[in-house]
Amino acid sequence: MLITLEGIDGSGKSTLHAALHEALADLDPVFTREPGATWIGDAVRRAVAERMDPIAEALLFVADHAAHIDTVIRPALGEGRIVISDRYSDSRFAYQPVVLAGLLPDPLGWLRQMHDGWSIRPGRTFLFVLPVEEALRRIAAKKQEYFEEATILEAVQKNYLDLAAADPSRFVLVDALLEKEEIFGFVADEIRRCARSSR
Ligand SMILES: Nc1ncnc2c1ncn2[C@@H]1O[C@H](COP(=O)(O)OP(=O)(O)O)[C@@H](O)[C@H]1O
Ligand SMILES: Cc1cn([C@H]2C[C@H](O)[C@@H](COP(=O)(O)OP(=O)(O)O)O2)c(=O)[nH]c1=O
Repeated sequence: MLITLEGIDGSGKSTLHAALHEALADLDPVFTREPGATWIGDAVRRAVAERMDPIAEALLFVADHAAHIDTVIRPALGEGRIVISDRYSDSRFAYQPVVLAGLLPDPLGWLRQMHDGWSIRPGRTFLFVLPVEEALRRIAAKKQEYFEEATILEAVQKNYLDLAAADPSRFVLVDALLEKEEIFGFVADEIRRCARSSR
């Protein structure tokens, strides 16, 4: 079973991902992330840091995804493991249309088509939602990517909410303003429920 964690920068995904190691240790999940599960992730980070052409950047994110599926996700799912990925394809569908706007007639359609036929659909996606100002406050000390700017993150979060509204049986919305412990408990319980029902 494939579980993904999504949300704007600073929404608490990595903090939860780390906490789940302990909370779900008995299920022995595979913890992974995008970008960066393979060396292509280094190329992606360089492209983002250098603000490379948005089409080149999008293609690198997709290349990283393909390598991630091939080397980590498909083998783990084949062994019957639970896979928990910090970011996955919905990050592309939420972020890249914002930077590709005006460069292509239909950025989301283009991105979706690129994933069609080979990408693996997550069983559950936890979407962390919070006001953009709070997310920016949380990451103020370690601002890294050019995406971490209010107008971009507002548009990204709107795209995420549209994706969730279109696929309510997969998405679970998480109030990212809650206390960390409350979020950890809720998501861990939900993953256990999914694991039981997929057996
Ligand atoms: N529920 C929460 N309440 C308050 N602060 C949080 C919460 N979750 C995470 N944080 C803090 O917010 C910052 C960003 O969290 P992080 O997990 O790195 O976000 P992301 O991986 O989504 O970018 C970190 O300093 C983290 O300790
Ligand atoms: C996976 C992915 C990430 N991104 C962006 C989101 C982040 O700003 C940046 C790096 O991801 P990441 O290091 O996971 O950011 P954070 O931990 O701050 O949430 O890349 C995309 O634009 N498209 C993608 O497909």
